[in-house]
Amino acid sequence: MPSPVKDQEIAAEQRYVDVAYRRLDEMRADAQEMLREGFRQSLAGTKASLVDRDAMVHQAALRAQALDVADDGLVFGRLDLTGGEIRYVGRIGVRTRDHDSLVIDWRAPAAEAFYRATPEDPREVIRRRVLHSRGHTVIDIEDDLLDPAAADGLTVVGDGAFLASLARTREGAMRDIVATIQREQDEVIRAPADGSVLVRGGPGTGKTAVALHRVAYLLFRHRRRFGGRGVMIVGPNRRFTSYIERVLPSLGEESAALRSLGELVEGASATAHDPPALARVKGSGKMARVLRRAVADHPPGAPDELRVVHAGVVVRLDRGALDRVRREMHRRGHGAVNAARKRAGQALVDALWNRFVEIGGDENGAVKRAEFAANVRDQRTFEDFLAAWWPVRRPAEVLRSLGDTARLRRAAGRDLSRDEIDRVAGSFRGGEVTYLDVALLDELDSLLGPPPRVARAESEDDDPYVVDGVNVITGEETGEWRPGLRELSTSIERLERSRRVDDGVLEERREYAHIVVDEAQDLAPMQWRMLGRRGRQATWTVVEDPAQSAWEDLDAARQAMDKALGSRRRHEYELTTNYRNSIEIAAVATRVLALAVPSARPARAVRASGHPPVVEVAADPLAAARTATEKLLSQVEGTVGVIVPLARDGQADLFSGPGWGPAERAELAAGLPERVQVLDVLEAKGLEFDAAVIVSPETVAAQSPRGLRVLYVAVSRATQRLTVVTADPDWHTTLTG
Ligand SMILES: Nc1ncnc2c1ncn2[C@@H]1O[C@H](COP(=O)(O)OP(=O)(O)OP(=O)(O)O)[C@@H](O)[C@H]1O
Repeated sequence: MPSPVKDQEIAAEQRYVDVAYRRLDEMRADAQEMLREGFRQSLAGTKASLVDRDAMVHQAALRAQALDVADDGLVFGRLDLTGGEIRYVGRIGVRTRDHDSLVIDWRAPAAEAFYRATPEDPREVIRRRVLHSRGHTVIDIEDDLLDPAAADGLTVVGDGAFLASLARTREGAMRDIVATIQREQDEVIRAPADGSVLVRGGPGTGKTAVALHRVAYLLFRHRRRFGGRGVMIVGPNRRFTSYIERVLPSLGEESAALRSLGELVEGASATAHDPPALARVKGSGKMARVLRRAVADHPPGAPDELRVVHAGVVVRLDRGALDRVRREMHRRGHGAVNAARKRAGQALVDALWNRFVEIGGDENGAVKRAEFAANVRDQRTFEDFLAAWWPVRRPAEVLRSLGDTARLRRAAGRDLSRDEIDRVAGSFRGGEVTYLDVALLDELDSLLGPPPRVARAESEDDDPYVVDGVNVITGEETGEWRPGLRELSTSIERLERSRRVDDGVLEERREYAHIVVDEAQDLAPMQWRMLGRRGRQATWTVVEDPAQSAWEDLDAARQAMDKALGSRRRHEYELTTNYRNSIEIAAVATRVLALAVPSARPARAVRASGHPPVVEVAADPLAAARTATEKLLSQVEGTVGVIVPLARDGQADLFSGPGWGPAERAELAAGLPERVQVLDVLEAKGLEFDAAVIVSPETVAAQSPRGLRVLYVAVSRATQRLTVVTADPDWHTTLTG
């Protein structure tokens, strides 16, 4: 219903918003001018100006970027406070040339009341107004009256547009929620920065959204501490990271590193999950001991005998003697196997000397030990032997070598059973790198350490601190500067380049000031160890839903998490409202939850769609899924997820029906538009679709000991419509009640 009062209010807000946009344009012009000034200074070419230029260019570029991002929906809130003060809240802070506030940044303390005020605790807010805009145009407003007694003369308009905004069509990527952050979410976002934050909540309660907004908040309030790539966000897989990757840039933050658990190690990229039974072994903490023993073992192809000649005497160390030297080396040195070759050489010389004395080579005490050592070291055979006996080892090569069952058995000690050894060794012989392999590679990397440094000739290209012939730290001139030859590059870029290791591979920065872990309930102990190494001094934001965990031994994972997070203060929160699922879909998810985790409390869904989920019983699940997908495509405008069981490699005898490998998935997707995604239950973690088809819940539930929890993840992905296709009539009853 058009309402003249509301139209007048919208027109008034539009006038204010127009003023803010005019000022934003001026601020952008200023930022561009600053950039130009940075370039001009670079032409002046004095030493001091180079440093100034770097700082100026960097700041101006960041500023220009933030101002651009804020352009869409710049102002989204207004507070009318007791005492007559009016505050506008928006994506960034905007001030007039005289420094009067036009818009307050949503992350600033003065904006907190916008998210926290309630009728019970109004915090001096009489009226809270949400402005809905498209581009620069205000299209709707929505008011909340928090203190009716003080509302004299204030107009109040609104028709529940907030709930409607939650039902918007999904475009396949997550969006920011700055305009509609809820109080319990805001408490997490603005939690103190002094410790770690642990957030629990059911599906769709905004855990991911909140974690990302917390990053934006921390970078805004504590840029010095967390800025400069000091924040890493870790998600379960690449599909998930690409789903959330637009949120931070839309908040003006490009500086956090976003990684999936499969790509934390340089040079390795996971493409597969281990089957559940194997994952339990490969992810468990005992693998740390196994790998420690593996790197201490005789490397494949290493020689079994060392012979040197001194003063006409042949001195020999056999395999037993060599193994003793190796064991002693590993007993003493930790975390730097590759760097220890020199010390290993020393230990061998010592052992050779002892042997020399033992066999009577030094009959009359005339041979000097130092002479002996120098002579042995000079012998080419010794250097060749050392290189082969203590080779520089790479994590991937060590892991592959454990595909040899006998070798893995030696490393396993009593930690793995015979059957586990066979299966784990088999997995290392397979071609694909799995998510857990990445954690094992990282463990190996930390045991092996970098190869010994090769001395390199110093040149400007190698020194990140040298910009155009001047060391930006010391001011020292290191060479001739030829202006114009080199394009503008900042010392930030030079520092990036400094992360090169000797073989020319860009090395990932290993330590962060803050680490965000999403879907943390699924992390295995070995993965926590991998993350812990990247955040030894870090504070953390960890979000999880234990009821969605596919991991069997949650206690062991918990201990590994505690170790990674360290002894810092912890702030714990729970999110209780489900913003994703319609009430109808949430009811189905709640039924699965009651089976999976009877003691769990479901989150409260708030939005009815009027579309009850459909459960179809069909003998041919593939054909039925295809038909259901086509139907959903005609019912929703946005994304449709078709969620199938895990591929059934090696379990052919356990389940009847299709194997859900690449062939079946391709058949399901053939000829359908891009807004349809076919994915397995593990890939579906954390994602969201307008509509979802869940295929064969009976298979998903039976595929692993935690199958029901995995099914719970699957049925909680859709916002509007859900269809379940099953061959088992009992599941119809289970899901529909
Ligand atoms: N305050 C809010 N306003 C508008 N939308 C919201 C709000 N909070 C969450 N949402 C939306 O609800 C959906 C679910 O959020 P999110 O994916 O963060 O939940 P989650 O708790 O991480 O879910 P899961 O455990 O299933 O991964 C997203 O589309 C998100 O944008």
